[in-house]
Amino acid sequence: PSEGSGDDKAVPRNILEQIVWDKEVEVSQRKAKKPLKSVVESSEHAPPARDFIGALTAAHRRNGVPALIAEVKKASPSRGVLRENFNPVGFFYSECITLSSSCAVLIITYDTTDVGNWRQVEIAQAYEKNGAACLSILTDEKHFQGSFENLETVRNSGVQCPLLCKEFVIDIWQIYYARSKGADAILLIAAVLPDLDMKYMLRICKNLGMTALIEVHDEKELDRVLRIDGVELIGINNRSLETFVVDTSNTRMLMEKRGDIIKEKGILVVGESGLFTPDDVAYVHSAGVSAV
Ligand SMILES: O=C(O)c1ccccc1NCC(=O)[C@H](O)[C@H](O)COP(=O)(O)O
Repeated sequence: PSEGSGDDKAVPRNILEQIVWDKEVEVSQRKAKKPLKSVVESSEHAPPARDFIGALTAAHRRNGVPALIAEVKKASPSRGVLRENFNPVGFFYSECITLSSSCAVLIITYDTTDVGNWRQVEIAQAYEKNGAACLSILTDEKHFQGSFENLETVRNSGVQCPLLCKEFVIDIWQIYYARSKGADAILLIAAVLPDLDMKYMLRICKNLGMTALIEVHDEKELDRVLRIDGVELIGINNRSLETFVVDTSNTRMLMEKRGDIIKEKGILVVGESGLFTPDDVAYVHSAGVSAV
């Protein structure tokens, strides 16, 4: 809910609230075009969901460094447009994307010797080829310039990595729709969803064979999520979605406080946001995360 300003027009308090308000309009329009019953039927015809957690665990064990969930994202509210000429599996300007042997970080270098004729590569396929365990596909159109078509295109491109649908889920319709477009996992944000909704959505994900990545930012959200049965994957976001402030020590702080119970419950943790260097990844790894 927004804080009343006294007049009729409610104003969102922060970007997350703005995104959720926009999402409510978007989802109701989409549902009018394709009702729940129809999207449930489409989800039943999708190829089986791939094992998202299995892929993360295997990569972590194999490499001894956090497994990488590489993000297919054109833009974000905090950083604006990240890539012009964005085409997730189509051609785009050349980048050499390598996973360093010591750390699961994408090193992106431009081949300036051949600027006029840059090697054309495909984002999703390049991520997979270079060692990403899973991919995260932004599907929000308004704030991230993503789409469900991107998700579907990547799924049909031959990429084998399990796919996370990175969406602002407020309605079960979106989960079925994501599954129908080939998603293997979906993001559920604790700051957006009440406990009852999270429990219900978690059950739907399980029935669909999908993984739910439940994102938290602070201790209160983490404690709420740890009280829910069946949670297998938690993302600790270092970015406050209210203020945009990024602080990687957030992961360490929460792991110090709740690492024991997380371990006891066998939950896998993903460190999210603000990770740019091998040292950043090593830092959250030492705090106990298995993936970034
Ligand atoms: O990144 C944002 O600006 C943002 C704003 C509001 C809600 C969510 C947001 N980001 C979600 C993401 O998925 C991030 O892109 C992801 O955590 C990676 O962050 P970073 O590597 O720091 O760009």
